[in-house]
Amino acid sequence: MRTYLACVGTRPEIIKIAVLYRLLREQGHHVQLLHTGQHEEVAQVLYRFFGMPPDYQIELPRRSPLLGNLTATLLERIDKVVEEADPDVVLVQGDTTSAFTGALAGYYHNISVAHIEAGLRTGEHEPFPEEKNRELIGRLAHWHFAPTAQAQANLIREGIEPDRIFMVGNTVIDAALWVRERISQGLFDPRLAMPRQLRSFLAQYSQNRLMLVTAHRRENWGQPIRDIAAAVVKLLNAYPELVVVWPVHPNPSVQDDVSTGFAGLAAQARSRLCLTQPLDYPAMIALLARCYFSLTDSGGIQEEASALARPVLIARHSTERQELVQAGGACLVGTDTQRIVDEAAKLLDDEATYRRMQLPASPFGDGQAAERISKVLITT
Ligand SMILES: CC(=O)N[C@@H]1[C@@H](OP(=O)(O)OP(=O)(O)OC[C@H]2O[C@@H](n3ccc(=O)[nH]c3=O)[C@H](O)[C@@H]2O)O[C@H](CO)[C@@H](O)[C@@H]1O
Repeated sequence: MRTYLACVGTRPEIIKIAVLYRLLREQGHHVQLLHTGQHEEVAQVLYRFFGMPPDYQIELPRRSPLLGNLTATLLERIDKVVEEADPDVVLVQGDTTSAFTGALAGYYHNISVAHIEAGLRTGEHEPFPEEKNRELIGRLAHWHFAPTAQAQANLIREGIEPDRIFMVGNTVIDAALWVRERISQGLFDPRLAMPRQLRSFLAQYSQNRLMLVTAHRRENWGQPIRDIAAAVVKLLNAYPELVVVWPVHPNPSVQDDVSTGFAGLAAQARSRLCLTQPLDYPAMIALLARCYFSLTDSGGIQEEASALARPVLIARHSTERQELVQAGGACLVGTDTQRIVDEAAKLLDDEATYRRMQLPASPFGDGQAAERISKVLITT
């Protein structure tokens, strides 16, 4: 039986590794968890929620704006953990600096690396530095777990041996469905995971159509986020029954942009806007299930929304998730205020357009990705 070290540190990585981690352990495998410390504020709550206490934790020094510092520090510290844990396999997910340095440390120790969510590409400079991280992990990994046929094709085009690539779906769908099932079984009440202000907002506006907004990507910091906020202002003014919930990312630059964007909003419209702190995962899934549609630059939210049949307006100029746009479940609207308003208006005004964007099944998977990954890891 192989031993595993899962190396994760950001919110989406933790969510996207959780079901696989639990499954491998349930099957009796020795799986250790390394928390790299990248998203310290939200990580510990997620580890508790999914029942996955880290075996190793890196405490990153105070945030440095230089990516070179982060990369060097993580590589040095992850390398020590890999040496001590001495696993047979290093598991990494996605495209963060934690994932890249985890893969590199595994490679340095001659340990096979499994890359979950392999093969996503925009083919552009953005997202920076994630696009390059993904490519580099592609050069280092032994197993490449691609979520879709397009991701698989991207890897083949880059010369990865086809028999090392496995199309399994995205593990984020496993996580979202796992949470939704537990909510419906009454195993926990997502309202308890919501800030009080959000709970009373949802109770007050229980019959209204709700737009869920998030924006955090580096390329959207500054004017683009202010433009997204301007679109929300216009929509609140134009649709007196529309309500908006925006969990604001903790990054200070994002917080400033959001509050500047809503500075002049009139009181009546302001009362239908709930700016809230980042939500715990079950609260986020419950809110996605409750919303009418979502406007977001988040990759994970696009994927989850598609599994919950919620249309998505993608507030980015390029996407590595073309599958959703091609299937008709999302529209790439960028961050231009008027474009966002126009596309949102189509969803709000035209029932047929709205129904067309509610997909019967997600192009990102069926909730069985972790099961497929574990089979490959055990048998090949
Ligand atoms: C360039 C790019 O697209 N890269 C992506 C990026 O991930 P992202 O854009 O999906 O990141 P976020 O939006 O931060 O996280 C999303 C998750 O967080 C949950 N959530 C969100 C707000 C909240 O208030 N409470 C929550 O619980 C939400 O439901 C979802 O599950 O990096 C990942 C790691 O490498 C990659 O995999 C992924 O390709």
